[in-house]
Amino acid sequence: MADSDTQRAILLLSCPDTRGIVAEVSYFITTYNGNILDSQQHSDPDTRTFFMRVEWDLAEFTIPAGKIASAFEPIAEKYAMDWRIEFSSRQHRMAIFVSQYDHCLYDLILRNREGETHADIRCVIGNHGKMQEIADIFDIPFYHMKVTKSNKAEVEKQQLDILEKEQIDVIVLARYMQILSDDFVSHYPNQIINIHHSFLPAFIGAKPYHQAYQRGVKIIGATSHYVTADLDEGPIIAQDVARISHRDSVKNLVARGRDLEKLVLTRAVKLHLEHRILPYGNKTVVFD
Ligand SMILES: Nc1nc2c(c(=O)[nH]1)N[C@@H](CN(C=O)c1ccc(C(=O)N[C@@H](CCC(=O)O)C(=O)O)cc1)CN2
Repeated sequence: MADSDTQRAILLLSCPDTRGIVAEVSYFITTYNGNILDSQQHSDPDTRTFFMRVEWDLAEFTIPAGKIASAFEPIAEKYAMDWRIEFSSRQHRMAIFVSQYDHCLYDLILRNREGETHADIRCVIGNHGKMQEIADIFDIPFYHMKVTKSNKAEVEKQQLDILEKEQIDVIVLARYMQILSDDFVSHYPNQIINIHHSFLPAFIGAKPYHQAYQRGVKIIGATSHYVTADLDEGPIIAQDVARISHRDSVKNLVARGRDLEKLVLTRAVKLHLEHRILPYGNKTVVFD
């Protein structure tokens, strides 16, 4: 029986839907003595696209990790798959971007320290200096880079240099209040995770709680999504909501929203780190 320390392989694939894919993928794994621990699939009726995530224990797998992809290649070609293989032993290298709100930053760091998530948090980058003291508590390098309309391009270049130096492969915007340029985003496709403090697609852009209050809504929400050039319109990963009423002020909405934002962002980050998300177009298949 696999325990949490056993190295596991995760195969993620999408391809035109047809019969026999699950059987052939499972046969490939079991032929080489792999023990399948989790297997999920979805067939999208609109696009007739098949999606699959299968995870198996490598303890007695007879193909070395570095040669699994080449061994699987013929099956991938046969079904015209878009696919990748990940390993549980590879730890993500994470950068967290912040502005002036600390709740999501604290939550991400503490849950990672508790072992709820398993990332190597390499740095925090803030356009305000307020969060430096939090990064210092946890001995995480903090880069304060003030952003103005005139220096935004230069700051983004400096940010990209840091991300490259640190070999970052996942960026979390923990209430980071600067819109990233198309160029910046293009460097990290489906690798930048944002928490937007509304139930998208409602209230895109700045100050969604103020927008919700003015609209008189009875539910507020939080949405975590991959960041694209289109503000707050990237593939949605996770959402949650809370009921509110006419008795709630904007201040109440902000307070109620903080808990939602933390839970939704951590859920999305955990799903990403465990390779449970398959983006397609502007949607996602989430194998949770
Ligand atoms: N390219 C993208 N960048 C960012 C996204 C995104 O979806 N695509 N999400 C935002 C986060 N966000 C809402 O969740 C958001 C942040 C900031 C703004 C905004 O209008 N910012 C102003 C400056 C505000 C300030 O200086 O305090 C601006 O950039 O001109 C709207 C929505 C993160 N980035």
